[in-house]
Amino acid sequence: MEQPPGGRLVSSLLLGPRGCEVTLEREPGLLRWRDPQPPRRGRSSGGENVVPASEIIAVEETEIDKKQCDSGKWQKMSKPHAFTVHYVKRARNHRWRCSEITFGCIDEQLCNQWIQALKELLDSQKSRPKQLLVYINPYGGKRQGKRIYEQKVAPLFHLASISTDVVITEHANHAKDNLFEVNIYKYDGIVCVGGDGMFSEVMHGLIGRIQKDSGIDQNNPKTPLAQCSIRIGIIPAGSTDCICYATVGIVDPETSALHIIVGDCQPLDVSSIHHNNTFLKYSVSLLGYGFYGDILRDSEKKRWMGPARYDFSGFKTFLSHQYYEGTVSFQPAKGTVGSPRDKESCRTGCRICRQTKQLEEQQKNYGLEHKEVEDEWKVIKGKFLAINAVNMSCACPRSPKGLSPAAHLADGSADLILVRKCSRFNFLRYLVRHTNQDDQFDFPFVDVYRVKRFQFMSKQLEDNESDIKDVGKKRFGQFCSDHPACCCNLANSTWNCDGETLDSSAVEVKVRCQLVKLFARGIENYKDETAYNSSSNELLS
Ligand SMILES: CCCCCCCCCCCCC/C=C/[C@@H](O)[C@H](CO)NC(=O)CCCCCCCCCCCCCCC
Ligand SMILES: Nc1ncnc2c1ncn2[C@@H]1O[C@H](COP(=O)(O)OP(=O)(O)OP(=O)(O)O)[C@@H](O)[C@H]1O
Ligand SMILES: [Ca+2]
Repeated sequence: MEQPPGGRLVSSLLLGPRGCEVTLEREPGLLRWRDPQPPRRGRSSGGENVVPASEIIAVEETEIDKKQCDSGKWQKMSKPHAFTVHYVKRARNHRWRCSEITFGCIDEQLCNQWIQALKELLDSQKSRPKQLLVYINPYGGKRQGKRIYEQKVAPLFHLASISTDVVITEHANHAKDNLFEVNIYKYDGIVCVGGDGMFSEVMHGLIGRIQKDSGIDQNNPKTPLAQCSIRIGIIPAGSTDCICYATVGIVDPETSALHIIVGDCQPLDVSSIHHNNTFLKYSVSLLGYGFYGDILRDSEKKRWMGPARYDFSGFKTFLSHQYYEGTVSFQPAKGTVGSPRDKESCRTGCRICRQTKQLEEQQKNYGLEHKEVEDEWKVIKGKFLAINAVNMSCACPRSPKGLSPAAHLADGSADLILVRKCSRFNFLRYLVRHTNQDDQFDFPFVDVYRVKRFQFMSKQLEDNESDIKDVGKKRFGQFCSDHPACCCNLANSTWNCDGETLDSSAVEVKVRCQLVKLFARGIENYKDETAYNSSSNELLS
């Protein structure tokens, strides 16, 4: 064994029946070994494995069974000692798996030295959570939340020595209310097991609690909000799971559990939604009026169908082809670097998110953060099939590129997509493009803007407000106010806010840059998407 002052530990250890050189570099923290392969003609030597310390899950002493002892170099040892390293291994499509490797040592002292060195390295990983508060929605998605947590997640948390307090929710808003009562500050993170709705509930609880403790009134739309440093982890067990998919790249409970264990951190923009100086809700994924609002309203009655309710209600809503009249006003996002028509999407360590945040901080330093109040508003009146505001791509298994493929997780802006009244056939063409490589914004009836703030008011409400004194007109609220006897469509839709319905159709929305943080890192860029390098976990920096 060699241990120079630089902090490198190099030993010849046993891997299966063969010897292999194993290196631990304390700085920058890398475990390396080369696969020993039986010397066969025409075969090159085994590949090198490199595991960064940040991706080691646990290390433990291992009992060697009799069968192993009787083979290869183990036979030469009087009393074999071994240790096992559990680490993250990347598989296809952004999937992470917990892999393990067992190294045999010539004596107990060497074995202990390796275990101690690896444990010290693990202890130096300061961003890892030690204590988590877990909320499980047993009724989300296919009602598998409890089983998924117990079978796939809890064993990994145990392996990583993470202690947990687990709450199985008994009713809607249980988690949200609970977050106002417990001592949240003793936890390094809050985990929700469920879908987007469950995440939304936990996020509302956490943001609300932090504002309450900071003395901030959420009803005031102008007040800056206090950021939440306690991270949220999502174990996907819902119907759409778009927040998980768009921040990790796959809906897979084991992958998400590993992102929590390694202590990943992905900031996330949150939109606050107000009406008449009353706080309504926060949104992180889709805030949709018209098509997605109607799908949600119809699908809520069919929760018993599970995730299939969205396809059923989607088909029904598509056939109804309802359009809505109203006015959308918005402030284009000036300070951001990207555009919704970019070809490049938001990935781990995204340059655009980073630069935009830097810009925002510079503005704060110059006292210019309120300058946006003076920025121009663009006003669009029209008949819309759908008005969608997304803070992230909204990629999900149904649509792997999402509603706005180039939207950013943490750039302080949202993409506002306006789908005007068009034929059923054209609307279908638009929808189908969410599932293939074609550009869904390349239609004359679709407009997309990157915005910091926007407002919407339905024509019905506008008419009611302007004719507030005309009691007669108010009674015909559901119909065209100009021609009460005609069949002009003035019905209201509802807003779909991350899978929950909003009570008001008129909204004022403001994006809050990086208000919350997730245990995620955004979607990773493999060097080669199809042939990722599984042995050395290679990624694009
Ligand atoms: C022909 C195929 C077209 C497929 C078009 C697929 C577009 C899918 C886009 C999904 C975007 C999801 C955005 C995320 C929203 C979440 O915050 C929210 C809470 O989980 N989920 C939903 O509201 C749940 C929303 C669920 C939406 C399902 C939409 C299904 C549309 C089906 C239209 C069928 C037309 C067929 C005509 C022959
Ligand atoms: N014990 C419970 N009983 C009934 N409803 C609950 C319970 N716990 C949580 N909820 C509510 O269930 C709603 C939906 O849950 P969840 O998001 O987990 O599943 P989903 O709607 O099937 O998935 P998605 O949101 O991804 O479409 C949440 O808004 C949450 O408030
Ligand atoms: Ca954003």
